[in-house]
Amino acid sequence: MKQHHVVAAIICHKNKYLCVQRGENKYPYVAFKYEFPGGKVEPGESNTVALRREIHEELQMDIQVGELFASVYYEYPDFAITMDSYLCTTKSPQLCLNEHIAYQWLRKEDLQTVSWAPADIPVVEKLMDVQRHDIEFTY
Ligand SMILES: Nc1nc2c([nH]c(=O)n2[C@H]2C[C@H](O)[C@@H](COP(=O)(O)OP(=O)(O)OP(=O)(O)O)O2)c(=O)[nH]1
Repeated sequence: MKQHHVVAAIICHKNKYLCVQRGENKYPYVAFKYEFPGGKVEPGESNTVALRREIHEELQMDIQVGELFASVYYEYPDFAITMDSYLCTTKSPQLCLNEHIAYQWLRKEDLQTVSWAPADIPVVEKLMDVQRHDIEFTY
């Protein structure tokens, strides 16, 4: 099965997370699903360089790439991905949708109001879990 190495940016701005929606796709299981922006790492590229390049191409946005948050391996019917997701920030939330059909800035507790690509579900659950721990530690 074809394997892809994908990087994804979990971009946080003012306590909201950028979620972007894919359009029509030859693979129905990812069509119109929400995902974290990013894409395939090219040969010889580091994860950070690939992520900044993809976010420029897709959103015309500058990001600061922070720590690795989660690595997920997921087998779709036609290919498999290893997806490394990074916690990122941006100084400006302005963006231009070059490849996606919609976007939403969502609070952690609202992340499950959209339909995610299957590979992203464990990442979203982990993000929401971090929120619960934050609350436990704060109060
Ligand atoms: N960027 C991104 N891709 C994801 C996520 N979740 C997920 O399953 N994927 C899948 C969808 C794609 O098949 C693959 C990423 O490839 P890509 O964004 O370069 O897009 P693509 O295959 O549609 O496009 P192409 O470059 O082959 O033309 O990983 C996610 O959160 N972000």
